[in-house]
Amino acid sequence: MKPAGNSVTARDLVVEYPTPRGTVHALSLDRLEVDGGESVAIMGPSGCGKSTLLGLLAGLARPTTGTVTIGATVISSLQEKARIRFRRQNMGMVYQADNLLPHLSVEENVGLQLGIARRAADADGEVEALLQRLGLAALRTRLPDQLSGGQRQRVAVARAVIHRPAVILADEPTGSLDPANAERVIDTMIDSQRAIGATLVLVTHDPSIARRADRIIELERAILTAAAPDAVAVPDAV
Ligand SMILES: Nc1ncnc2c1ncn2[C@@H]1O[C@H](COP(=O)(O)OP(=O)(O)OP(=O)(O)O)[C@@H](O)[C@H]1O
Repeated sequence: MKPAGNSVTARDLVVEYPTPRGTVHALSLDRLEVDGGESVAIMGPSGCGKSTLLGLLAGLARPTTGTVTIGATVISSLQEKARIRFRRQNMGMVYQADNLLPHLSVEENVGLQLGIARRAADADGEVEALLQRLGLAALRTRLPDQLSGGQRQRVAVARAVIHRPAVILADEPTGSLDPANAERVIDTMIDSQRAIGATLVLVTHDPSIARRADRIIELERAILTAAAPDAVAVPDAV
């Protein structure tokens, strides 16, 4: 299924940070195109700009130059308030750390996301149904510190998809898990992505996780600092 409205496109992206030692070129990327409903894994050496790219796709930051478009919305042109609103309603994010709120139960952590996305009608029913589907219902009243690392990360996936986002962005979601738990988390993520027809962009260092996506994109090192002029920038990463 390729629903309209949730394609991810980036063009001519450059991210630079001024630092006391000179300008850091964090990312240089000519073109990225992900179809609506597609899953893509982004791989590449440490420091090549994978997290920076994900932050731009999420609308957490704007590029120094270039554009990011989600569906029909050029999010890189939105002012901060509009970007935050767009992100809350349309994006689901998963990080290496689960970032669950420690004083809230599993169902409260997941339910909170619905409220934030302002789609709170029948929140309890929606949360319950999702936890059932993901095999997490028995854990719904537990606090995060009463869960294993793998369980916490599956709850983080539930929280990322409960509001049926157009796009799921995941930054090393299995990075702190053993292979068996990593497998369960990626299963949960890809099952959920397909169930809601979302687009998935996943950053990982793990080839076996990357292979679960429809397509793998290798991002090459694109860093050039004034302090290290011998470092070579390699654009045209995709
Ligand atoms: N706020 C910042 N100020 C200066 N440099 C930054 C900033 N944020 C990131 N960088 C630099 O930009 C480059 C890209 O960082 P990024 O975190 O995107 O890489 P990555 O590919 O995700 O790395 P890793 O695989 O190690 O997580 C790095 O060299 C990093 O040091």
